[in-house]
Amino acid sequence: MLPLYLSPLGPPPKEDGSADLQHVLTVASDIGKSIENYTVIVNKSTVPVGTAERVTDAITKELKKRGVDVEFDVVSNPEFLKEGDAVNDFMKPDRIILGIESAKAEVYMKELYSPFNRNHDKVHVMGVKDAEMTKYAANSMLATKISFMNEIAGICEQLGVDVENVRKGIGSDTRIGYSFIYPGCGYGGSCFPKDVKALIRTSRESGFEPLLLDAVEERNASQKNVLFQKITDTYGSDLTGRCFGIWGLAFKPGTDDMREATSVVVINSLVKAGATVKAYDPQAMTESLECFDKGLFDDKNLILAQSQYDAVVGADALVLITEWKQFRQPDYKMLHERMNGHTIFDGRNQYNPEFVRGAGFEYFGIGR
Ligand SMILES: NC(=O)c1ccc[n+]([C@@H]2O[C@H](COP(=O)([O-])OP(=O)(O)OC[C@H]3O[C@@H](n4cnc5c(N)ncnc54)[C@H](O)[C@@H]3O)[C@@H](O)[C@H]2O)c1
Ligand SMILES: O=c1ccn([C@@H]2O[C@H](COP(=O)(O)OP(=O)(O)O[C@H]3O[C@H](CO)[C@@H](O)[C@H](O)[C@H]3O)[C@@H](O)[C@H]2O)c(=O)[nH]1
Repeated sequence: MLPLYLSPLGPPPKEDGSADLQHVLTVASDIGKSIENYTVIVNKSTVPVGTAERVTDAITKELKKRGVDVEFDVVSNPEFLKEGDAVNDFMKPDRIILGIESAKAEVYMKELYSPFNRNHDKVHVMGVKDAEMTKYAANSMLATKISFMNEIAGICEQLGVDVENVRKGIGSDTRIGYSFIYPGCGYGGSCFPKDVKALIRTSRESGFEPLLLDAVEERNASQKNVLFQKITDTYGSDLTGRCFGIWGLAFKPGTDDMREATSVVVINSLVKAGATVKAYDPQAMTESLECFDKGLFDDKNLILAQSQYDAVVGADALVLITEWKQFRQPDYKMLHERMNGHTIFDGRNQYNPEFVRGAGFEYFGIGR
């Protein structure tokens, strides 16, 4: 048996954006209290640069208290899986990052990953701090691509350009690529928002001003308001008596996770402006009960619909927030019959504007 201890804890973000390492350090202390023989402590969490050193200190402290001298190594092995595709990402990783300072630990880690590393060598061995930083840099790079495209979308909209054509046009350049350049109503989830904020914090603490990362974060916060902005531009700021059907609550398709989901921002803004909201999501209905003030449900300002078509009954407009496959090709005739007004706000550019307009709807996308 390999002498490994894998830690996939979720250090929650503190109010200032930094990662709260309390749980990670508690677990480190627990390990220090219990290990008897050589152990490799593998950190799979996304944690700030320098955490492995703090984990080492916490374990050493406990070993000293016990008066024992047990050999151990701390390895940084960040996880790159995506929600909704986790098993596939884990079984077929693009790369395996190993932040290791000891040859002994490297042998064990390579053995651990050997079943996932047969086709070609995907292992990159580097310093522990380098590995910790690699995870933040990867997520921040992806978030930057999205915020960049959302910024381009905003400019396109002003100029009467269709950002979807621009997306395909630039994606075909292999240096840019097609992935993570879909404009939309903002990125959410448990990783990008938290990790960009944490890297901003780390950077500032280190004395380096993170100008670009600040902008990535600011663009995303603003992007989550774009749909509400388009709605109030259409109906005015007082939405009393208006009803909106929302398709999609999860932060992305394929999960019921609503952490940092754009739906929460949009729905709270709509209700605050006086509107009633009917929402439907294929997986996140139960989760959504925890994500809004109970009063919204009690006062029937927010109603959870039985189906995607129930959500639009009597609605002034349909607002698409999460691009689940089942929302891709709606029955426009049924929508037309059930809705009160005939407008679609497409937060993920899922629909062909000409087709939607041809079906008798007013269409608003992102950057087109
Ligand atoms: N969610 C993802 O897709 C994903 C992908 C890659 C990396 N990560 C990183 O992995 C880490 C975990 O993320 P998550 O989304 O799974 O978080 P999560 O909050 O869903 O899960 C964290 C788990 O840790 C447990 N835990 C907390 N304190 C503990 C303690 N003291 N002892 C034992 N268990 C404890 C919690 O009960 C929970 O089950 C984070 O650092 C995150 O950035 C997440
Ligand atoms: O072109 C794009 C791609 C994604 N998104 C949004 O970006 C967010 C994140 O999407 P995704 O990356 O698919 O989800 P996560 O499960 O959060 O995965 C990210 O975060 C994980 C946790 O760190 C990493 O392990 C993964 O590699 C990284 O992709 C979602 O709100 C998407 O809607 C866009 O707006 N446009």
